[in-house]
Amino acid sequence: MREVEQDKFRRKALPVAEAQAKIMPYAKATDTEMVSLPEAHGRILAKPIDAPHPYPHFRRSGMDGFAIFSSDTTSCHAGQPVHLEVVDEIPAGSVPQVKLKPGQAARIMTGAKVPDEADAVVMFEMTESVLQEGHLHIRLIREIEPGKNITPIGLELSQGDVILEAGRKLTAGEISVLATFGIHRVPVMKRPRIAVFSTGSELLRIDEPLQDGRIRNSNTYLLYSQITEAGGEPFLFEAIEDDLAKAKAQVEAAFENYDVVVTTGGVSVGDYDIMADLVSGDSVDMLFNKVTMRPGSVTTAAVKDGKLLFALSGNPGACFVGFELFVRPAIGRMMGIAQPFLPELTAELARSYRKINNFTRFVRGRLEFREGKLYAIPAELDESGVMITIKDSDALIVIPPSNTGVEAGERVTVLKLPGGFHSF
Ligand SMILES: Nc1nc2c(c(=O)[nH]1)N[C@H]1C(S)=C(S)[C@@H](COP(=O)(O)OP(=O)(O)OC[C@H]3O[C@@H](n4cnc5c(N)ncnc54)[C@H](O)[C@@H]3O)O[C@H]1N2
Ligand code: MOO
Ligand SMILES: [Mg+2]
Repeated sequence: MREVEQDKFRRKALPVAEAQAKIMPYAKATDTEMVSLPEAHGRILAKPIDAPHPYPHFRRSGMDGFAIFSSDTTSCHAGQPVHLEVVDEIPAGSVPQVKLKPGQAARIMTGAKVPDEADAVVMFEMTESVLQEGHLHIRLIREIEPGKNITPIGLELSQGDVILEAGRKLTAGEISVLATFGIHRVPVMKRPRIAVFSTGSELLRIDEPLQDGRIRNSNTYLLYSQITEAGGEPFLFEAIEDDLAKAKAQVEAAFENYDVVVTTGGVSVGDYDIMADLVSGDSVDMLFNKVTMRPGSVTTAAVKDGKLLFALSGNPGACFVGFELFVRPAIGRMMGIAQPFLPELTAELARSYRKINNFTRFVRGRLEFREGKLYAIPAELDESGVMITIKDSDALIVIPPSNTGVEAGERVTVLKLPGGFHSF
C-alpha cells in the first residue's frame, strides 16, 4: 500500500498530444456490419462506395413544358413568332413515344425523359397554345438556347465515381446519395461497446432523494451522452463505492464483455482514490496518469489485453474535458474516422482570461459571430468541480501555460465541441 501511495504522488505529466499518441495504437478498428439505410444514419461508412451508374442516368427535364429543337427558335421574337406542332406527351416515369422532327414539340413534365432528338425544354409559361388545322401547336416568341432546362446524363456523378469514402459519417446528404444509388444495405463500422461506471461512496443514484454530504451521480449520464454523440454504444453500470477490490472486479468483468472501459472519479491523490491505485497495480498496464492540462490533470489511461481503460477525473468539468480530448478520438479512430479529434478554429478572445497556470487550460466557453468575426467567450465559472456551465459551451478555449493569462482581443485556438452554437 505504501509503495502504491508513493506512485500516486510521483507522476510524470505528459503533454496532451503525447498522451493522445499513447492511446491511439490501442484504438483498434471495430468489425463491420450491414445495416438498413435508415439505421445507417449517424453511423460511419466502412467501405468506399462507387457510383453503380451515372446520375442522372437519362436526360431529364427540369421544367414542365415542351421539349423542342432549339434551332427551331433561331431569330424568334415577338414580331416573328414560331409555331411548333405538339406530337407527344411525356409524363415523369414514361419514355418518349414519338421520334421528334424539326418543327415539332413534345409536352413534357418535370423529371421526365427528354426525347433524344430534342435539345431544349421551354417552360409552359413561355408558350401559348394555338389550334392550327385541327392540330395543337405552341407559339413561341423567344429564342431558346440549346440545353435549356435539360439535366444532362451524369451531371451529378459519372459511373464509377467514388460517391463516399470509408470513414465518413452518414447524415442526411450521404443517406440521400445512398438511396439514390439503391444502396439499401450499408456497410458500417460497429459502434465500440463502452462500459461506463462512476466510483465514489458519495454518489447517489439519480432516482434517490438527496442526503447530506452526498450528491447524485451525474457523470455516468454525462458520459452516456458524450459516448453516444461520439458514435460509441454506452453500457451503464451502477456506481461503486470507493473500494479497490470492487473496482478491480468491476473493471475486469467489464473488459470481458466490452471494447473500452470508462470510469470517473478516484484518480487523484486522495485516501480513497482507488482508480489511481488500480492503475498503479499489476492488473492493467498504465499508459499515463497525469497530463499537463487543466481541468483533468489527473486523467489516466491504461491497457488490459490490448483494450483501453480511461479513468477520468470525478470532477464533472475534468470528466467532460478528459472525454473530449482522449475518449472521443479513440472511439472515432476505432470506427475509422480520419480526423477523430475536435476540430480546431481560431477566434478572438472576447474577455481577458487571467488565471495563471503552468499547464495548458481547456476553458469551456461560448462562440459567437459578430460582424463576421468569431469570438470566444470563456464561461464565468470554469472550475473543474463546476458542472453547470458545461451545458452552455460551444468550444474548449485553449489557454497556453502563462503567468499573465491572455488578454481580450488576442487570438486563441478553440476546439469546437459537437453541436451548434448556443447563441444561435
Ligand atoms: N491534494 C490534492 N487534491 C486534489 C488534487 C491534487 O492535485 N492534489 N487535484 C484536484 C483536482 S484538479 C481534481 S480534478 C480532483 C480529481 O479528483 P478525482 O478524479 O480523484 O475524483 P474524486 O475525488 O472521486 O471526485 C472529485 C469530485 O468530483 C465529484 N464526483 C465524483 N464522481 C462524480 C460523479 N459520478 N458525478 C458527479 N460528481 C462526481 C466528487 O464528489 C468530488 O467532488 O482532485 C482534486 N484534489
Ligand atoms: O484535474 Mo483537475 O480537473 O486538474 O482541474
Ligand atoms: Mg479524489
